This record gives sequence, C-alpha cells and structure tokens, in this order.
Amino acid sequence: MTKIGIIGSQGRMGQAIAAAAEAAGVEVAGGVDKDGDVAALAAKADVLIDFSSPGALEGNLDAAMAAGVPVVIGTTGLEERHHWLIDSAAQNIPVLQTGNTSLGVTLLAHLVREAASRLGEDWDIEIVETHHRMKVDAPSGTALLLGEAAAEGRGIALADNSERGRDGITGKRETGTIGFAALRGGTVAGDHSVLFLSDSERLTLSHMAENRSIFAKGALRAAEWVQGKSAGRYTMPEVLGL
Ligand SMILES: NC(=O)C1=CN([C@@H]2O[C@H](COP(=O)(O)OP(=O)(O)OC[C@H]3O[C@@H](n4cnc5c(N)ncnc54)[C@H](OP(=O)(O)O)[C@@H]3O)[C@@H](O)[C@H]2O)C=CC1
Ligand SMILES: O=C(O)C1=N[C@H](C(=O)O)C[C@H](O)C1
Repeated sequence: MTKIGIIGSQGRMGQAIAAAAEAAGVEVAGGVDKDGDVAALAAKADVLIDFSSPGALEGNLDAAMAAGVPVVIGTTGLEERHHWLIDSAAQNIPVLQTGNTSLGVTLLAHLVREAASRLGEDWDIEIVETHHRMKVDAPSGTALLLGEAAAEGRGIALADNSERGRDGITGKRETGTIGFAALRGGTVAGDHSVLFLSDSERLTLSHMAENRSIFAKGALRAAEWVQGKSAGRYTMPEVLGL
C-alpha cells in the first residue's frame, strides 16, 4: 500500500488529505510545512503530495529526485519557470501536476475543449471563478487549466490570447481572446464557469466544489496511480482514464 508524505500538511488541503487518507486506510508517512525537513519526509514516503506554495516547489522536487520518489503537485500560482522545473524533474522521477485533482473538473476540461473546438471564433470565451477569502493566487489554477483546454480546442496558444483583469477604458473585446475574472470572498471551496457567448445565445459549463474532500480524494487517487510509473510528466485525465 502507498505511504504518502504530505507537503503543506497543516494547511487546508493538507488536513483534508490526511482526513481522506485516514478514511481510505492510506498510510501517512508524515508531513512538513514551512521550514520542515522535506528530504527526511521523502526518504520515508512512497509518494509526496505537495499542496503548499510555489516558493517551495524547487526544494520539493530536489528532495523527491534525491530520494527517487514520485510527486503529485497540486500547488497553484505556478509560473513558467516552475513548469520548466517540473519538466526537468520529470526526466528523473514521475511527476503529476494539476490545478485541480477532482473528477468533475477533469471531465469539465474535456467538455470545454470539445465545445471550444466545435464553436467558432464568433463565440467569445470567458472564465469566471469564485474562491474563499484566504486564496492568495488569481486566476485560480483551475481557471488556467480550463483556459488551456479552451485554447487547445480552438487551436490557439493561451499565452498569446488571454485577457486577465479588465479595468478602466479597456476598448472593445478583442475577437478570439479568452477572458478571466476572479471573485474572492467567504468560504467558497471553488466554483468555476466557462461561458461561451454568441450573438443571441450563451452556453455555460460549470463546476462547483462543495468542500475540499473531492480534491483530497483525487490527490490520493493520483498518488496511488503515479507510484511505480516510469519517469515522466503525467496528468489527471490519465489517472482517471478520461
Ligand atoms: N490542485 C488542486 O486540486 C487544489 C489545489 N490547491 C492549492 O493548494 C495550495 C494550498 O492550498 P491550501 O491548503 O488552501 O493553503 P494553506 O495556506 O491552507 O496551506 C498551505 C500550507 O503549505 C505550507 N507551506 C508554505 N510554504 C511552505 C514551504 N516552503 N514548504 C512546506 N510547506 C509550506 C503552509 O505552512 P505555513 O502555514 O507554515 O506557512 C501551509 O500549511 C494552494 O496553492 C491552492 O491553490 C487547493 C485546493 C485544490
Ligand atoms: O486555493 C484553493 O482553495 C483552490 N485552488 C485550486 C485552484 O487554484 O484552482 C483548486 C480549487 O479550486 C481550490
């Protein structure tokens, strides 16, 4: 059975993962938070699960590589340089990175890609997300994941076609762009909607997380799945067979 090590163990997700592990009978080798000994954790775990902070990523990957253990990365707010680090680590160990470990969002991304590929450029795409007041990054990792899915469906690069944060005299909407809007407040676990807007009709694809257990269960499933895989970078659709 897989023994997991939790990075960010005292955080909201770390605690949700520990609770899900206990419920599922998955052994927890230990956990670390800021200033914790991640190398010692990696040495006693079969898989590391990281829901902490982008600043911790490089050290976490180094510890995982030194111990030869796979990592599931759920941390969001990642920048391009973090993705390079992940690509580089994935040459040595199995790494699964995703902005959302839930089954529902993984399927939603598939539906968004499909809708974007079938609807022409006259359908504007806007992504709206709502999260609790403690969330520190925007747009959410999930919103970006859904944006990537929409861009893939359209056959365009998200980096060259995204509109993040309108304010003031913005000018009219640029055709073909994918817009993002982030709302913060209360204790919302995570709501995401992708809107396709045309001249006389609108299509909305949405997911609402009622609590963090869905992310925790998905992370455990990913950890079980990634153990024993060869080095490489893996995704949630592969884990869930979607
Ligand atoms: N992929 C997914 O499905 C999901 C992803 N997330 C993402 O997971 C991350 C964590 O979310 P959440 O649990 O709500 O956040 P919290 O702030 O509640 O928890 C983060 C934890 O990480 C710890 N931490 C911070 N820096 C380090 C470090 N350098 N090394 C080790 N641990 C560190 C914090 O410790 P300390 O308090 O000591 O600083 C804290 O315990 C976020 O990026 C969030 O967006 C969240 C839900 C689902
Ligand atoms: O910080 C959170 O809480 C969440 N973060 C992830 C994200 O950025 O998309 C996933 C989920 O929406 C909750």
